[in-house]
Amino acid sequence: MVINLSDKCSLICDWISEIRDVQIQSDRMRFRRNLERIGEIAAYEISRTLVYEEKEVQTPLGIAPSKVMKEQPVLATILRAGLPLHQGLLNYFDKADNAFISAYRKHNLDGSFEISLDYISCPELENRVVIISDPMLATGSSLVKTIQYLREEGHPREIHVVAAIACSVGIEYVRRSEPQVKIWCGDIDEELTAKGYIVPGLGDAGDLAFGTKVQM
Ligand SMILES: O=P(O)(O)OC[C@H]1O[C@H](OP(=O)(O)OP(=O)(O)O)[C@H](O)[C@@H]1O
Ligand SMILES: O=c1cc[nH]c(=O)[nH]1
Ligand SMILES: [Mg+2]
Repeated sequence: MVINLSDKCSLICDWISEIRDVQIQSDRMRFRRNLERIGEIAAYEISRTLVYEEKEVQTPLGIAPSKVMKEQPVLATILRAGLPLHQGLLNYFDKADNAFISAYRKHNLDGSFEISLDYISCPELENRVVIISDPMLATGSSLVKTIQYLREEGHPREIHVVAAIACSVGIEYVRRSEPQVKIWCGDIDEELTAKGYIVPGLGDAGDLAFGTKVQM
């Protein structure tokens, strides 16, 4: 299942427009905060699909029948560009457990790249709802590698992916490899360059959020 959060106009369209805009995206704090806000909206939308249980709450004046989330999700993010989006999800799912995965593109001299999966910190995943955040879903290879790893570590019951901008090529790859996964994206672009950049996309999300990195 793929949900494009821009299909119905809302504030998220403004924020997607700002993170794409070359003038506005150079304000690093605003770029990170916009990703965070997109994460907050995605958290709210995902929360509408989760399981709730009844609870009686003592107020100063009586007992209020309430509904509360039955279980906490695991919020997983792909370093480093995923951090602001992850923070947005965590702002709303504030009691969640968290996982951090360093899946990044290791570039070869000929311009090709492989996904390197190094550092991983992960809670128990058995029968849990996992929400993976990464602002850019380009070829989908970082995501598929991450999901395969998480499935080896445990047996999550449900996996959601949150991306600010997803490319239809990458979406198809994820759907073919992991048909059960639900993809929530801020917008969908059609084109991918030979180097795996989304067009029109927004550029390099990690660099825009945290600064240019040297290739190791
Ligand atoms: O769908 P894919 O083709 O796998 O590409 C998407 C990945 O590329 C970016 O990370 P990058 O390797 O630039 O690392 P960074 O977060 O350190 O910038 C992005 O944040 C995704 O993780
Ligand atoms: O367009 C892209 C593709 C991958 N990673 C990015 O940051 N941007
Ligand atoms: Mg990057």
